[in-house]
Amino acid sequence: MMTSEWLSVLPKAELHMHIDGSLQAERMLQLAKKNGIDLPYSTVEEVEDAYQFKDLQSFLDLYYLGASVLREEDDFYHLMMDYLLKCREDNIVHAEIMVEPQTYLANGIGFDVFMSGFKRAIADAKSQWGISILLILSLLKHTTEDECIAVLNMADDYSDDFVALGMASTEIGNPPNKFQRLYELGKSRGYNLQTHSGEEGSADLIWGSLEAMQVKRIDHGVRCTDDPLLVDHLKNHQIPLTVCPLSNVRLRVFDKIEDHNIIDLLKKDVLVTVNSDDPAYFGGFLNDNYHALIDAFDLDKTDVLALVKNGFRASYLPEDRVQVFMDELDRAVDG
Ligand SMILES: Nc1ncnc2[nH]cnc12
Ligand SMILES: [Zn+2]
Repeated sequence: MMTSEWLSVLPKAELHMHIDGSLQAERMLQLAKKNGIDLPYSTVEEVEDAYQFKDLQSFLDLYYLGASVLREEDDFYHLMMDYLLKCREDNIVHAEIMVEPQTYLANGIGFDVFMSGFKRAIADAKSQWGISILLILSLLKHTTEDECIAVLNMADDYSDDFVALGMASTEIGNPPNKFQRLYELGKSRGYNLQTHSGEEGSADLIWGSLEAMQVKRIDHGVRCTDDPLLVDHLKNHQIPLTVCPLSNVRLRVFDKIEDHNIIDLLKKDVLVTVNSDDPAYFGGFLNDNYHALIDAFDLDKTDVLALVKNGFRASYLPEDRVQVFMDELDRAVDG
């Protein structure tokens, strides 16, 4: 039987985590009080009771409400530091974290405020225990392409801080061709390109994301199994899917973890990775997602190791840095 200690010893990467999705109930209530923001809950239990979602949209409504408590530089520092401390606990040595400026800009908070809070926390974590962090500029599909382009332009002052351009939020009703120009601009700026796709939406939307948005990495993508030709394409081109098992169950993409298709995809040599998405909302950080899969599918160490290795292979790290982490992983397994 595989122990929690064995999983903890493995250095891991996390590639799909929205920083606002790591806002834990206690921190949310503390910041709401400090900043004078009215929330419909006053205890941790009330917050957690509210987290019963019937679909993606019912979650997004609470997710944006939660993020509205973030106002000052220090708030962003604490949000990031809380997550980085969880990384240390879960032995995440490399994380690619989604930042969604539009959520903050809507509350009148500028890039200078949230970016300096985030960067200060990352610098502290790097100097205190050492961790590798990349940030992803994540724009929101429910907004217009012009709004997204305006934010892409604002991010020019921070282009060294963002490794990729991505999109999240409501995919149904906001198809890939809506954002073709945005992605052409993102590509010309030198960003890696990714997007949420095929979470609730059909395999057609994944094809559209690959073609109209020219993305090289897909967040979720689990609906690909509706189209065997698409699964072949993802496998042949080794296009990574950043999969979030507990999220998919909580947002009713799958009824239960045993119905999840990540292990089928792994066995078909699709480059699938394990991630937490919005860990504070979905009842688990990265190791909890691995444990849920281990229990449901009775995974052995070889399967788990394959998933962990995929996390580094699918990252935006340069090849030599990936190799350093692979060597570290091999030493952890042997030791
Ligand atoms: N799972 C998810 N799907 C789409 N947008 C999101 N924003 C945060 N989490 C998300
Ligand atoms: Zn997501």
